[in-house]
Amino acid sequence: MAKAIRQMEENVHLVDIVFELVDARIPAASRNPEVSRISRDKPHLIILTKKDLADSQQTAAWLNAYRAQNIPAIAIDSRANVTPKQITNLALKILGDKLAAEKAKGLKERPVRAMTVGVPNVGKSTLLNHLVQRRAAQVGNTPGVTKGQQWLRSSKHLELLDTPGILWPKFKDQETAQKLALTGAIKEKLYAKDDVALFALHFFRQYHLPELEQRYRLTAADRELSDVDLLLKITANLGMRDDYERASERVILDARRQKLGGFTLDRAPQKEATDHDPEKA
Ligand SMILES: Nc1nc2c(ncn2[C@@H]2O[C@H](COP(=O)(O)OP(=O)(O)OP(=O)(O)O)[C@@H](O)[C@H]2O)c(=O)[nH]1
Repeated sequence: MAKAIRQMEENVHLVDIVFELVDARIPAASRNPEVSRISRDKPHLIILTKKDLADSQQTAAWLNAYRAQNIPAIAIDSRANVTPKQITNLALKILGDKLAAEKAKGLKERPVRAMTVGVPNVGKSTLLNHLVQRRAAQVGNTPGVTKGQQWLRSSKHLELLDTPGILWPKFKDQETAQKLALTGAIKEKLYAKDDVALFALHFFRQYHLPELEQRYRLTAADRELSDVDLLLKITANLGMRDDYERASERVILDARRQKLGGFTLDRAPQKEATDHDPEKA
């Protein structure tokens, strides 16, 4: 991780814009404070990835919140709906003044250079492969597949610097770590599955109770149980006797595979909480 951060620090001056990929299910927890620190002088485009796995109402609310703060942002399903033109045009729009100034000085037209950053497994390689329209970056369903940095050419308008996923050395708090673990940004051996499953159950009880009850054949009476007792009940209902570790793993995988519905762990800021709401102006 230290090497990845150093590489980013060394190269940030080479780019015009930072494409900051954040997981649409955890738009707050997957924003890396190190990335903000290193690239604070550069324009940013926030790209919410995996929107197909998130709660669509929450994603819309997050996009509204970014808009209200004049932060350029877009939500994508990297596997389906990304067109290189869409992202390129956004980058060109964000950098419009800078490019116009260069043109006015008589400088030759050149591609925009973008650095893509994000936590492990957020979908950087998948997006990059779309943007360059070939399999240039390695994709894998485990965190840490991308190892080094590489420049990729999307078109004559856009060049991209791929970077390995960066997690930060100390998580802000335990909850951030649970969110990153549940969505797959942290290597499996680094977290306790039962802790993450309990965190998931607590969340799904609050926001997706019908899906949870249906998936694990729970009844209204089970609503009174503590989270720990609920996990034990689910373990029994899954026919796993008292193997709550295995049941925990199942809950985590079910959540990731959308068996409990699209979900967003970080709730979007409430509309009234945003100071510069253009709709009110
Ligand atoms: N459902 C869904 N899956 C996605 C999306 N984007 C990427 N994935 C999947 O997420 C997993 C990780 O994607 P990668 O592109 O390898 O992620 P990465 O950020 O390059 O990962 P590192 O190499 O760890 O930095 C893969 O299984 C992808 O197929 C998306 O928008 N929706």
